[in-house]
Amino acid sequence: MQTLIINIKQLLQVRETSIKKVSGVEMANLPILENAFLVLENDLISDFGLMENCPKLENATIIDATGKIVMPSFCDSHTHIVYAGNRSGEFVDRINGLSYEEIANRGGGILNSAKKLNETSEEEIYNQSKKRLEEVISQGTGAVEIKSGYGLTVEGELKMLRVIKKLKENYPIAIKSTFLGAHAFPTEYKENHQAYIDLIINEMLPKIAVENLADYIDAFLETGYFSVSETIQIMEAGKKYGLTPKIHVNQFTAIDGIKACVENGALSVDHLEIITEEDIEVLKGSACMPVALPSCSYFISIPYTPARQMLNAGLPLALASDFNPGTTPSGNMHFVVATACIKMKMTPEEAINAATINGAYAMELSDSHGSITKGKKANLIITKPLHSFYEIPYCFATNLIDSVWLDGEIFG
Ligand SMILES: N=CN[C@@H](CCC(=O)O)C(=O)O
Ligand SMILES: [Zn+2]
Repeated sequence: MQTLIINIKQLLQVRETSIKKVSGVEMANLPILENAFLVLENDLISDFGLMENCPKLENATIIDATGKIVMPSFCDSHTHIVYAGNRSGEFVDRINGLSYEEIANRGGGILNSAKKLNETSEEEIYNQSKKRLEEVISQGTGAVEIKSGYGLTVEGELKMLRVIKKLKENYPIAIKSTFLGAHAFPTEYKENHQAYIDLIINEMLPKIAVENLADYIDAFLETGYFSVSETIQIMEAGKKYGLTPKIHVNQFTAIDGIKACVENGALSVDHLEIITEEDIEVLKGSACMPVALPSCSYFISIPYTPARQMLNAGLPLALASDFNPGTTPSGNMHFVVATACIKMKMTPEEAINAATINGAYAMELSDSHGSITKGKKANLIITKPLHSFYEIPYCFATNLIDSVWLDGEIFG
């Protein structure tokens, strides 16, 4: 099957040769073709160029994109889409003055979601989660990472990971699965952290490996959650099963966690709302992708990841949604890009690089996703008519999407 998209006003993120990621000043460069065509061959991008060189393809389906912008789908490298119920009650508690920490200390937060998840059947969790996955696809996401971490029991964690596996099987979107058993300590292990860590290492990980349920391992490295040494144990254990670390770190406090993540070969470090000069030094020259989650900062009113400071230091940066029931009940990557521009002072070029090619890198998908490159997946967003792509972050709350494409076909 061949599709020819013609008269594209702006074709964004055009890369002749595949790149892995962009860093520092390179992030200000978003390669664009004005008045372009794009050819899709089955599930892949096969050609692109200026309209003056547009080929005549007798058998192709023609899509006229006059006035519209075409870009690669968003690559959302950090979500918790699989969960049960919601935490709208805690949302109102926060409006009434409680902090995220105070709610967690009262047994709310992650433990609240864990209780709901363990009381809900696998089928029901799948049905709730697939609606969220369909929603983010319709909002332009074309590759996504999904974490466990609301089970916190052997059965609960396996249940979540099996739901992720089923989503992988049933949807034409690239999904990476991350085991986050180390998301919080269940109440019964509050005074005996090592026993829970042993449960993760000796019972959860071997079972996950047998069923091949995870690509990565994660932990919530944070004051009051997993300490640096506890997270090191988790990372080392995961690596024995081939699971590369992708770690929640520096959300509320900086406790030298980033150094441990880099030393343990983490693919990404995520959150980074609080970051020190030393942390930035450690990231320089490493292969670890820093990931910012601005919708989380927005929703729970915490600082934004200091993008400018990090880009000025030459670091790359990816943007992801953090879709979860507690701190970010949204997976809308358009809002993420807009918020990065408005609140983190990223330029539209930087934000789109961060939400496409760098997001792909943080899921080891840059060879197949994240740019308009021949041979990459035909996963695209076609916008409604716009004057320029600057309107993508500018119109932060307007649905600008005309159609989304996965594997060369319109989704939905
Ligand atoms: N911070 C840790 N984990 C999630 C929130 C989890 C929750 O509150 O349910 C996050 O990335 O923000
Ligand atoms: Zn998260």
